[in-house]
Amino acid sequence: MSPGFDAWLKGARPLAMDGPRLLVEVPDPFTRDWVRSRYGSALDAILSSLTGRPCSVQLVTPGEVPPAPSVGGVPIDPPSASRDGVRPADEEALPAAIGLNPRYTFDSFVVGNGNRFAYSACLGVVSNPGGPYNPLFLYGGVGLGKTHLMQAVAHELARTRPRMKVLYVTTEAFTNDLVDSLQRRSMPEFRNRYRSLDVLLLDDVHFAAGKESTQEEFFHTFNTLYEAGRQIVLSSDRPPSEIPKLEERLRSRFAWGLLADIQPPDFETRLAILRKRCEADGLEMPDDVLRYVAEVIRSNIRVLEGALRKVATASRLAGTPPTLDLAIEALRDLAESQHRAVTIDRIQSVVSEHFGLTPAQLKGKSRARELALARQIAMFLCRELTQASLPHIGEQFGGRDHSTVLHAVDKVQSLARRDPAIADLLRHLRQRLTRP
Ligand SMILES: Nc1ncnc2c1ncn2[C@@H]1O[C@H](COP(=O)(O)OP(=O)(O)OP(=O)(O)O)[C@@H](O)[C@H]1O
Repeated sequence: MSPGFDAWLKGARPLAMDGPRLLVEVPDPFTRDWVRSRYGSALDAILSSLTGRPCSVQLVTPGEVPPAPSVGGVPIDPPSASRDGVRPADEEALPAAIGLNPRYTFDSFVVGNGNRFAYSACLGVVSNPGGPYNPLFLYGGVGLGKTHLMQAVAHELARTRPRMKVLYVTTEAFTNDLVDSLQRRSMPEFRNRYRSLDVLLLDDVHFAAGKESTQEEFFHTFNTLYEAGRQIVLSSDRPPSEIPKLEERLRSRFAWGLLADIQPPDFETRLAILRKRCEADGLEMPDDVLRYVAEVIRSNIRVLEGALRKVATASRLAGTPPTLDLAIEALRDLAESQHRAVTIDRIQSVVSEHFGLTPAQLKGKSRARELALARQIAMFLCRELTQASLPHIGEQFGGRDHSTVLHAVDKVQSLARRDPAIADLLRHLRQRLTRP
């Protein structure tokens, strides 16, 4: 283990062994999340090898009530005493899957232009499960909050409708459970587990692409639940029409209810997310540092949060308060890689190719409608995906004024909100530009 490991665990205090879990207290939420993300699996592995059975380390902060051990994505309640009131589908063991993250609630979710529609759709599901938004299909780029929203639905239903059988599960865990059940010849139990739910939240359905038995089994699960008026929530990194190797019958069913996309957050939303994280983790960060982080990381909230942690860690290790200079230094590599990843030239070439134009036309004077739209979309993507300033972007588009770029950004943003075709086009172009 690295010296960092010792430093982070210096203030840790074992509290109790609770079945297969060792409860360990750490000083604050920031340390808890950092240690959990960095060393969680290593700690579990060490504990398991010491005890000779599968065990896990549960990190808690002073006064925090440790969550009930979870399997299959829902807290398991003892048969008689329900903690959250959510029960697994039956008393059978559910598949080993990720548990609900206690942090993924509606309260901790920052609503902005890019995710407002998806957020409202999720609230709609909570207030009327099995209602008009069935199935609800959430889609959007990596790290934009799909899992967070789905788990927020599960948490909220657990709180408000404790008798409902709610299950959040990733498509990978569903597939593993299926394979396992086939091998153990326990398909009736498997089917009962999923088909008796009130609400099934299935994350990352694009994972089912090309997996025939997963699709077959899910098709029947879907039909049973849907016909019984049970709620299904699905998520994917793309809309159903773009998931490759997906059976037509599933593709069409996925689009029966409501499709809600999540767009990358704008600057204000990124800043609000950072402020909220600081508040939750008890971090003190000056405003110029937060603004800098929000400016550097533009299109993936997981990376945005990682950048914040990086600055906090750098300041902690240096023993100095987090200043703008420290943040610039700590994020130098990240800023460079973001900067390198997408250039104005590349955006111009991808967008012009998409519209059947040349980059010279994008930079030219013509105001023909199609051309103007392509130009505005290119400017919007330059603003979103590069660090370039408005005047610099204007400069690169035939010497236009910064206010022209600002107008383009606002216009494309509002078009994307009103017109799903534009939102889809942006997503498609973003994916082309940011895919490694
Ligand atoms: N609007 C938001 N407000 C606060 N935190 C957010 C928001 N959106 C995302 N996050 C945070 O960003 C991180 C990534 O979110 P999440 O895992 O839900 O993304 P995802 O879209 O499911 O990603 P993937 O495509 O990798 O599955 C999480 O820590 C989540 O809490």
